Amino acid sequence: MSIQNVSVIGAGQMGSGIAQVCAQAGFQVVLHDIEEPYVQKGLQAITRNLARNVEKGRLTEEDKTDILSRITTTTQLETAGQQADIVIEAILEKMEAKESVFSQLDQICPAHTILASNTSSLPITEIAAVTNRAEQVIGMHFMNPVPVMKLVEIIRGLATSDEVFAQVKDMAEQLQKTAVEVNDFPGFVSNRILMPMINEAIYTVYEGVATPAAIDDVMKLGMNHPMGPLTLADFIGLDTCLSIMETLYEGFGDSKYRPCPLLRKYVKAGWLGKKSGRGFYQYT
Ligand SMILES: CC(=O)CC(=O)SCCNC(=O)CCNC(=O)[C@H](O)C(C)(C)COP(=O)(O)OP(=O)(O)OC[C@H]1O[C@@H](n2cnc3c(N)ncnc32)[C@H](O)[C@@H]1OP(=O)(O)O
Ligand SMILES: NC(=O)C1=CN([C@@H]2O[C@H](COP(=O)(O)OP(=O)(O)OC[C@H]3O[C@@H](n4cnc5c(N)ncnc54)[C@H](OP(=O)(O)O)[C@@H]3O)[C@@H](O)[C@H]2O)C=CC1
Repeated sequence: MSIQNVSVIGAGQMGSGIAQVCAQAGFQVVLHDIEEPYVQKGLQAITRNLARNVEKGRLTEEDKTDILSRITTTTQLETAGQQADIVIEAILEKMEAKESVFSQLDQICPAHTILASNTSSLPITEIAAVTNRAEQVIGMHFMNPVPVMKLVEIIRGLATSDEVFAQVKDMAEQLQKTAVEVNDFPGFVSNRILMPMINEAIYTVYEGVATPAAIDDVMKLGMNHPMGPLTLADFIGLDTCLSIMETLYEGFGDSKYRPCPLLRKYVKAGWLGKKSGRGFYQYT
């Protein structure tokens, strides 16, 4: 069965980006969030991105209208799930929240629907276990910003079928992305490698070795990273960074993954990075 109808759960920075690239590739998209203002914020981000592409001459005004006409929004999970060939979940990085959404979707969605998670680190096998369709549950991990980054990490759960893997890989290619297959281990490949570097950069601030700006300059100018690790942490969201480090710490039981106390302090203070206006830097 070919994928035509895509539902995206969570209209934050990742969900809105995923909805945009799906609609650009010709899929019919339903974008869901728990409250109307969040859905509208996601839709506004998509509209802004498309308008920038029109300004740059990459899309016509007509293309933009067509793409937006393929996206509908809802705050009802039933409406999002009922007609979907695939659901891509992009809500906050907390296992309890994801399990609740997946068990509801399992009841709502037609039997053929694939349930994918954009989780950055949580075990796909564990998410799949709350459904009665573990062979149709898979990790589809996009990178931020979704419209720009080429990679989709595809994570097989223990029971994910070859057919579902092939369908999701094919879909990622239709989105003009490169799919890389990885196994289901905490943090997969991307965040097992990236997040300890970010956590170490936070320890470097915590221990007073250098200022955030100095650390970022070292990594940008010295290692040619496009963003320094602390700018990147703010960009990802410090709540998400902490959740990922906790998954690595608990999942491997190894002290080398312990989250830096300064990261915990910032998250407790509500300093979540760019999305809350303050993290290692201030955003106006
Ligand atoms: C946590 C996880 O689970 C996994 C992750 O996603 S980890 C994060 C992975 N992402 C990264 O590492 C990103 C690192 N940063 C970068 O690659 C670059 O800084 C960047 C692409 C974000 C911005 O690039 P830049 O050259 O510094 O800035 P800028 O010139 O403004 O942008 C480059 C292009 O990206 C586009 N862009 C930038 N931010 C964007 C956004 N949020 N949404 C859509 N498009 C965006 C710009 O429009 C611009 O497009 P064109 O070149 O087509 O005109
Ligand atoms: N940030 C990043 O760089 C990356 C993140 N990811 C992963 O993507 C997921 C989303 O991250 P991101 O977009 O950054 O987070 P955001 O905080 O930007 O967005 C999450 C959205 O989901 C909404 N939400 C929360 N609970 C529910 C629910 N039960 N049903 C529907 N919507 C809900 C939130 O609403 P509210 O604000 O009301 O809580 C918010 O609008 C996480 O799993 C994260 O690990 C993956 C790759 C990169």
